[in-house]
Amino acid sequence: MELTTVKDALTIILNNSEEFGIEEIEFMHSAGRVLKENIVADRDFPPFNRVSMDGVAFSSKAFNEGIRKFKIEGIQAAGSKQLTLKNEHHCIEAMTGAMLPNNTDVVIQYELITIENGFATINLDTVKKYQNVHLKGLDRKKNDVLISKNTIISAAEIGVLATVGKSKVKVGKQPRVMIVSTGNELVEVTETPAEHQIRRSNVYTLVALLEKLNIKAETSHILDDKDTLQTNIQSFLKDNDVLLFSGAVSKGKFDFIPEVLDNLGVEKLFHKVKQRPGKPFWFGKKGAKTVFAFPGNPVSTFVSCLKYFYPWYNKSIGLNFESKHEAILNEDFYFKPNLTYFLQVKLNQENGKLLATPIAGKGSGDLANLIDSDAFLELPHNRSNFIKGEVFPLLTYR
Ligand SMILES: Nc1nc2c(c(=O)[nH]1)N[C@H]1C(S)=C(S)[C@@H](COP(=O)(O)OP(=O)(O)OC[C@H]3O[C@@H](n4cnc5c(N)ncnc54)[C@H](O)[C@@H]3O)O[C@H]1N2
Ligand code: MOO
Ligand SMILES: [Mg+2]
Repeated sequence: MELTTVKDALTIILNNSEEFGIEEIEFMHSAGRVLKENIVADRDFPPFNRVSMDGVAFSSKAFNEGIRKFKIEGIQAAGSKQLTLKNEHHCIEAMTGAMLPNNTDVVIQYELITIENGFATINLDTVKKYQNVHLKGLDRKKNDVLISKNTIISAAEIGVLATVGKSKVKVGKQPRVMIVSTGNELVEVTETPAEHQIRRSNVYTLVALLEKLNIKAETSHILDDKDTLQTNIQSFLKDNDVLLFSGAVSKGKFDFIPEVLDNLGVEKLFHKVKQRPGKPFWFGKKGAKTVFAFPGNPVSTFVSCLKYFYPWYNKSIGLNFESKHEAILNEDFYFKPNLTYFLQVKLNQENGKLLATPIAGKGSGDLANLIDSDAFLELPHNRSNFIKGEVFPLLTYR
C-alpha cells in the first residue's frame, strides 16, 4: 500500500480542523487562551493630559514672558479632580499620574526648581510646551482596536484587558480530548511492573504536550480486547471532540485500533505515513469528531503529536498554524530509507544562529533520548545525505 507523504498527511489533517465554539471567562483565567473578540479602547490612552514628573505646573506663556518665580496656588494630586490655575503667573504643584491643571501646559520636576516661602523658582533658561506631560490620546484613541481577535492572551494582554475594564472576555472553547493508551503490557505509574510489563508513559507525555496548549485532557487505558475497546471507544466518541490513541495501529495480532474504529463508523482518512518514527499513524473522522491514532512507540507518539495535533489544534482555534521554526544542521547526517526522518537534535545558539546537533538515539522506543535532545529536525524523504550547514524545519518541545 502506498504511504501517505508527510506533506499530504498534514494537508488532510488541516483540511479537517474543527471549531469548538466560544465561551466567556474571567479575564484572570484567560492567559494562554485565544481571544475571540476585538478589544477596543474604552477611552483615550492616556485618558487625560497626565503629569509624568513630580514638580510644578505653570503656563509656558508666563515663563516666556520672563517669569521665573511662581507663587504656588495649590497641589494637584493623582486621583484628585482637575484644578484650575487662577492667576496665570502662579503655579500648582503637580504629581506624577495627576491631571494637568487647567491653564498650565508645562511641568518641571522638583530636581530643577527651588521652593521657598510658597514660591517655586524655575532654574532653567527655556521650557517646552507640554514638557513632562503625557498628552491625552497620545498612545491610543478611544475605540482603537488594542488587541485583535485570535490573539493568544499573555501577560501583556491581561494588563490591557484590565485597563479597559474587560473583567470577562470571550475566548475559544478548548476541545474535549480523551487520550487512550492500549496494551496488556502496560501498568500504572504507581505499580511495579512484572518482567514482561512496562509502565504506561505515552498518555502522560501527551497530557503534558496538550497542557502546553492549555488543553486539559482526560486519560484512559484499555486492554487489548476488541469488545472492550469497542464499548469504551464508542462512549469516548460520544463525550469528546478528539480522541488521541497511542498504540495498536500497526500489524500486530493485537493491533485492533483501525478495525475497531472502522466498526464504529470512524472514517479512515489515511493510515501509514512516509515517515520515521511514526509510520503506522492512523487518522480519521466521524462527523465533527477527530481521531488521531498514533503509533505506540514513545518517540513516534511524541513527534506525531507535535507535527500533526499541534497544527490541527492551532488551525481549529483560529491561530496561524504554520511553524516557521528552522535550524541549521550542525553535522553531516545520512539516512537511507525513502521516509521523512524526524531527527532528534540538541539545539544551541552560536553567533545568533540556531544550530542543531544530531542526538539520534536508539529508535522510536528510546524515550530516554528525548531528555538529551530538545527538538526534531525534519529531513525530507527524497534524499539520503544531509550536509552540515543546511537549514531544515524544526519541531521544538522545550
Ligand atoms: N510487522 C510490522 N511490525 C511493526 C511495524 C511494521 O510496519 N510492521 N511498525 C513498527 C513501528 S514503526 C511502530 S512505531 C510500532 C507501532 O506499534 P503500535 O502502534 O501497534 O503500538 P503497540 O504495538 O501497541 O506498541 C508498540 C510499542 O510501544 C509501547 N507502548 C505502547 N503504548 C505505550 C504507552 N502508553 N507507554 C509506553 N509505551 C507504550 C509498546 O509496549 C510497544 O513496545 O510497530 C512496529 N511494528
Ligand atoms: O516508525 Mo516506528 O514509529 O519507528 O517505531
Ligand atoms: Mg503493535
